[in-house]
Amino acid sequence: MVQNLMVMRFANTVLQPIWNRNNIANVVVTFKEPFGTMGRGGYFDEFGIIRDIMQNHLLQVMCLAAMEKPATNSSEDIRNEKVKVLKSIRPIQLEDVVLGQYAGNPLGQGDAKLGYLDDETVPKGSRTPTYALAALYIRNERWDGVPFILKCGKALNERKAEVRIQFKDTPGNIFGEKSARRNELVIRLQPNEAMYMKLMMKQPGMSFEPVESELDLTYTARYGDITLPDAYERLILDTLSGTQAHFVRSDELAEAWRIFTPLLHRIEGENVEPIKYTYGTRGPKEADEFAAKLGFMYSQTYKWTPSPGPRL
Ligand SMILES: NC(=O)C1=CN([C@@H]2O[C@H](COP(=O)(O)OP(=O)(O)OC[C@H]3O[C@@H](n4cnc5c(N)ncnc54)[C@H](OP(=O)(O)O)[C@@H]3O)[C@@H](O)[C@H]2O)C=CC1
Ligand SMILES: O=C1O[C@H](COP(=O)(O)O)[C@@H](O)[C@H](O)[C@H]1O
Repeated sequence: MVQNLMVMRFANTVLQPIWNRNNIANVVVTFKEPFGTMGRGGYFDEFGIIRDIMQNHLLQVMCLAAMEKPATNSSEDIRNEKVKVLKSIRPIQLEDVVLGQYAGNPLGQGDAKLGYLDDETVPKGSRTPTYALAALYIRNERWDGVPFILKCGKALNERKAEVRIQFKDTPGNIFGEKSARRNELVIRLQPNEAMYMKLMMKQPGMSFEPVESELDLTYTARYGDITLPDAYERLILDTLSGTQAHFVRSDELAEAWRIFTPLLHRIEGENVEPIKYTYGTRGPKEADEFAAKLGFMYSQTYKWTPSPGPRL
């Protein structure tokens, strides 16, 4: 599905003209896990969520969403474009980040009762973040001013990895406040791979009311009898066949660390205290507040109903 980001962007004409700062308000790349460190905290504590997920997994996905069309689809050309994106990002400031650490939920079941600090392998009083949201800006002609919001965390409410592209408000809205909902293109990497475009549509029937709806490509519905390889299966196959597109090149790695290292040094040097969030929630409310300040809009009104299939 990650590879599909490239095919979708560069093998179609419809997206290319709108894939820029004129039309896109923000891009959110999310990775959420519904479990904590599960006894692996001693290892995790040396790194924290930024090194574990954000600096590598999320940054890679962000590059694929943001890069220019490569000259060819060879590994080298793709990696050249990813490096160009990274070179256009300044090091992240502490002010551009919200950090969290999960606490146990006394009403939860099993592991959910345990906070990060209850993991016996975690040093007492550790301030290692298990949740982070960061805003990155790509200073190039296509993206200048568009926040790329990377967020990831452990012990959250669900398992999910997705890219969410939120488009700007419709100018000159003639349908009233209820129609003032942002179009979004969501590429869900896991679980249940899907791609859906949230659009305003006329309420079916006699009403002329706009309602939130979607163009939906759910992989299992569209390609039901196909086995979708697990991400690691793909990587192992790439290793065996010597395909390097999904592996980080050394200059890419150096750029990624250039962006994150000053932030990591500040967090650790100043012993920054992460905000507590309860196991099984969406993370600190401060993260939502910060995303809202960056221009991310959450309508609370979108309801999805899986298609019951055609009635013939
Ligand atoms: N083909 C399919 O399978 C489809 C499935 N659906 C499903 O429908 C459901 C709703 O769709 P979805 O696109 O997620 O739409 P929503 O309107 O629920 O928007 C979700 C987005 O808003 C954020 N958010 C959630 N709660 C808050 C809050 N209280 N404050 C601020 N931000 C918030 C989420 O962040 P965060 O990610 O951090 O929680 C996420 O970025 C999902 O479960 C989705 O999987 C929808 C369309 C197609
Ligand atoms: O690299 C890592 O990834 C896993 C999540 O990978 P997934 O493919 O199982 O979703 C994460 O749990 C781990 O902390 C991190 O080191």
